[in-house]
Amino acid sequence: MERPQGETFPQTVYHLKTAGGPPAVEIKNFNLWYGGTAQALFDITMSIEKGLVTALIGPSGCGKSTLLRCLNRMNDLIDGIRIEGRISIEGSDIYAPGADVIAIRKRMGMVFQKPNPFPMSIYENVAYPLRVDGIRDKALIDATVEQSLRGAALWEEVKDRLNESALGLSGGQQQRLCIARAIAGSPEVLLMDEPCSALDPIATAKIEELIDELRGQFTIVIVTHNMQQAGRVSDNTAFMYLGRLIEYGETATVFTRPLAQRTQDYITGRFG
Ligand SMILES: Nc1ncnc2c1ncn2[C@@H]1O[C@H](COP(=O)(O)OP(=O)(O)OP(=O)(O)O)[C@@H](O)[C@H]1O
Repeated sequence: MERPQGETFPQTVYHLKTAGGPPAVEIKNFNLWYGGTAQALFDITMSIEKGLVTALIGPSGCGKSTLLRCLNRMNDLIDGIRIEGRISIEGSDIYAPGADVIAIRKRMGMVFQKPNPFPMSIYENVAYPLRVDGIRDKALIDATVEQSLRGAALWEEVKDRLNESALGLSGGQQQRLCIARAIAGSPEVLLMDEPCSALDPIATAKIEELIDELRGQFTIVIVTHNMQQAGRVSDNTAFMYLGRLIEYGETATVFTRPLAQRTQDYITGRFG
């Protein structure tokens, strides 16, 4: 990552809204390198509050997606990656030797930029995490599919066509289906990487409403380019710049009275 000459990085400024209990995720002194020398994350320390929505914002290439992908060890799939530091979910270190990566990914549901329904029916998409778990009980699967589709605000639109291909849904419906599939696996945390970037404004508004409805039931971490969206949906916002966590605090404060000069410069459009 390029670092402008002479640039210095003061300590992260914190002013979090806390949820009261222990955090869902704790990240401590976390560093990541792609391929030996290209450091993408620098000494990130932050806690993600349980049941709240946390937004990761910052200019392109600042490490938002990299950090998000560390939370379910998706970066493990990239050759030559090296990490230092610790990430724990509900107290257990997900990078500890012998940690069960499949179990970790189940605890951290993921929704990607582009909706990625499987080429199967609407019903089977949502039933998928249960089938992978070896669940055969039809009544239980039916109930979970309905509950998850209701949870993702899609049930009314698809209840009469559950056996039709998911690929026939609109982009916004497909994204809500992917959220239903993620919910059906009963994750503790939902990770969303720019979930609205491929959607039109109406579909985007529906996903934002949905995030609001899911608040409290799940801990949500959302990467977004869209500052208005971060302002609308999140409780806490983490502003990242060149792989550093510059400011992490209550969203309303980050957007109206940020405590770090660099955050101020970014939200007022001085760079980005
Ligand atoms: N697979 C990879 N291999 C090597 N370098 C990578 C890889 N993925 C990301 N990077 C680098 O890591 C840095 C952070 O990238 P990342 O995608 O996490 O940023 P971002 O803030 O999510 O950007 P954007 O908003 O553009 O998606 C960038 O310099 C990027 O080039």
